[in-house]
Amino acid sequence: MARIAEFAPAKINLCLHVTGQREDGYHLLETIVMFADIGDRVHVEAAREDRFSLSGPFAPELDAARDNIVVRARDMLRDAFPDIARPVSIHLEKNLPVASGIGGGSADAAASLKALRALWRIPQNADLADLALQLGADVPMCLAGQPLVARGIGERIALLPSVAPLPIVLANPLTGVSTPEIFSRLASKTNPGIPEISSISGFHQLIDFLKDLRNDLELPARTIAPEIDTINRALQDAGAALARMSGSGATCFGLYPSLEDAQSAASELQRRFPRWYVAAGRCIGSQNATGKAMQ
Ligand SMILES: C[C@](O)(CO)[C@H](O)COP(=O)(O)OP(=O)(O)OC[C@H]1O[C@@H](n2ccc(N)nc2=O)[C@H](O)[C@@H]1O
Ligand SMILES: Nc1ncnc2c1ncn2[C@@H]1O[C@H](COP(=O)(O)OP(=O)(O)OP(=O)(O)O)[C@@H](O)[C@H]1O
Repeated sequence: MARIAEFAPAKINLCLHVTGQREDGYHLLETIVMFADIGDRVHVEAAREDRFSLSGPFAPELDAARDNIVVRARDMLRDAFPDIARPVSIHLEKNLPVASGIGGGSADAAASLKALRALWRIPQNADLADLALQLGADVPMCLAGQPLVARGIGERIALLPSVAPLPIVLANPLTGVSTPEIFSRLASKTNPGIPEISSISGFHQLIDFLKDLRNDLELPARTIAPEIDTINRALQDAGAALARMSGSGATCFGLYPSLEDAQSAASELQRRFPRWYVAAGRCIGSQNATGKAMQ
C-alpha cells in the first residue's frame, strides 16, 4: 500500500520586524523566510483505523502532548474533504527541538497537509492556505516551503525569486520558549518594516542587506533565555558572517560562506556546548515533492 513521506523543513526567519498589532491581539509582521534541509519527516499510509506515532530525538517531549498539530491537521483536512478522506496511519520523525522558533510544529502540519493531499488524492488546485492559517500563523508559509517574504500575521506571502543555497548552522540551548509569552514582552509593537528587496547577488551582498535588518523578538526572548547572547557570540566566534535569532527563539542561526565552513563551525560549537542542539545544513532555493534541494 502507498506510503508517502514528506520532509518538514525548519523555517528560518532571516529577519522578523514587528510593525503593528491587530485588534484580536495578533501582531503584524514583515519577515524574510527560508527553509533548511534540516527538519522533521512525516510518513502517511492508508490504514484500517487512524493511528499516530512518533520517533526521533525530540519525540519524548511530544509524547504527552495529546493535541499534536499533525493530528489537528489531519482532522481539519478530513472535515474539508469528508467524502475522500480515509483512515490513515501517520508517523512523525521529530528531529527539531520543540518550541524553538524554527516552526517545527508548523512545518509538521504543512508536511502532513501535503502528504495527506497526495494520499487522499485531493485535487492539486484545492487551495489549502485558509485551512493552514487556522492551524497557525506560520503554517501557510511552511506550506509554500520556498524563500519568501511574509506580511500580515504571516499569511500574506510573496515568493522570492530563486535564491542560491545558503549554508547555515542552527543552535539552540534546549530551553523551550513560548511564542505568546515572547510577543507579550515586546516593548514596541510599531517598528519600521523591511526595505524593498532589490536584486541581491551573492553571499556577501545578502549579508550586507540582512545586517541592516532585525529580529524584533530577540530582545524580549533574551529576558527569558539569556543564553541567546552566548549562542550568537559563539556562532560568530566560529566564523558566521551573520548570527541572529529565528522566530520567537531561542534557536539562533549563523550564516556561513560555504557548507564546509558551516559544518566545521557546527563541530566547534558542539564541542564547546555539548548540551546544545546544533545542526549544519543549507537553506534551499526551492523544493521538490520529496523535499530534496533542486539543483
Ligand atoms: C514568530 C513566528 O514564528 C514568525 O514566523 C510566528 O509569528 C509564530 O507563528 P505560530 O507559532 O504559527 O503562531 P500561532 O500558533 O498562530 O500563534 C501562537 C501565538 O503567538 C502570538 N502571535 C503569533 C503570530 C503573530 N503574527 N502574532 C502573534 O501575536 C499569539 O499570541 C498567538 O496566540
Ligand atoms: N508536531 C509538533 N511539533 C512541535 N510542537 C508541537 C507539535 N504538536 C504540538 N506541538 C506544541 O506546539 C508548541 C509550539 O511548538 P513548535 O515547535 O511548533 O514551536 P516553534 O518552533 O516556536 O514555532 P514557531 O517558530 O512557529 O513559533 C509546543 O509547545 C508543543 O507542545
